[in-house]
Amino acid sequence: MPTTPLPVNWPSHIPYLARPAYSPYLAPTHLQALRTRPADASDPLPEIPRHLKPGPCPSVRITPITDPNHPAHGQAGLFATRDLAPGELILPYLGEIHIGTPPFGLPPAAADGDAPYDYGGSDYDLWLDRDADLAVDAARMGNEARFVNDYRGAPGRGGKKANAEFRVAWDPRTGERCMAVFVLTAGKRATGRARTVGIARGEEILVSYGRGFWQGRREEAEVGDADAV
Ligand SMILES: C[S@@+](CC[C@H](N)C(=O)[O-])C[C@H]1O[C@@H](n2cnc3c(N)ncnc32)[C@H](O)[C@@H]1O
Repeated sequence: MPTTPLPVNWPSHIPYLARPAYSPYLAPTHLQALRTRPADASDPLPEIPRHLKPGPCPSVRITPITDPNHPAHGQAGLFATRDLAPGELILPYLGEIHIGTPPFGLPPAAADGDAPYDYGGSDYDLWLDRDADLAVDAARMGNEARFVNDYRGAPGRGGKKANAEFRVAWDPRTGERCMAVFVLTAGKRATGRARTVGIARGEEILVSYGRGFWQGRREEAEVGDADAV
C-alpha cells in the first residue's frame, strides 16, 4: 500500500493523518449526526473542494518557533508558503473524532490499569458539534492544522488580532462535517492589499482559541500551584 508522505518538520512520534480518525466508542447516533449535512439554507456550511488532495498541504509549513519573544518559543507554529486570500480555505483540521463530554464513552480503567486518556486535558481538542456531543482531538494524531497557534502575544502582529479562524465545514469527499482553518474574511473597510491578501507568504497563521481556552489554562495552573504547596 502506498504510504502518505509526511509534511516537513512533522514530529516522528505523532501519527500523520490524511483523513479523519474515529474513536471506537462513537455510537451509530454520533456517526449519523456527523454524516448529516445541516439543512439551514440561510447559513450553509462552507464546503471543502471535492478535488482537494489528501496529504501534506502545499500552502503551509510547520516551523519551529525560535524567536524568544514568541509565547510559543520552543514549540512550532504554522506559516503560509504563499499569499492566502481573505476567506480562503487553508486546510482541514484532522484528528480523532470522539465523544465530546466526559467520560467520552471510554470504559473505566481497570483497578490496576492506566487512567483512560483525558480529552479534557488536550490542548488540541475542538468542538465539532456540541448538540451531537462530537469533538475532534489532534493531540495524539493529526495533520499540519494542529500547529496553528493563538494570536495572543505573537510578535509582528502590530496589535492586530487573528488572521485565521476555525470553522465547521462540509466535506463531500467523506460525506461528513469536519473542522477546518480558513483565512479571516476582509472587513468591509479593508483597503489596498488587505482586500486581496489575508495572510502574506511567510506570515504565521494565527487564530483565536477564545478566552475560555486561556481561562481554563489559568485555572489549571492555579490548581497546580495549590497542589504544589
Ligand atoms: C494546538 S497547540 C499549537 C501548536 C503548538 N505550538 C505545538 O508546537 O504543538 C496549542 C498549544 O500551543 C501553545 N500556544 C499556542 N498559542 C500560544 C500563545 N499565543 N501563547 C502561548 N502559548 C501558545 C500552548 O502551549 C498551547 O497549549
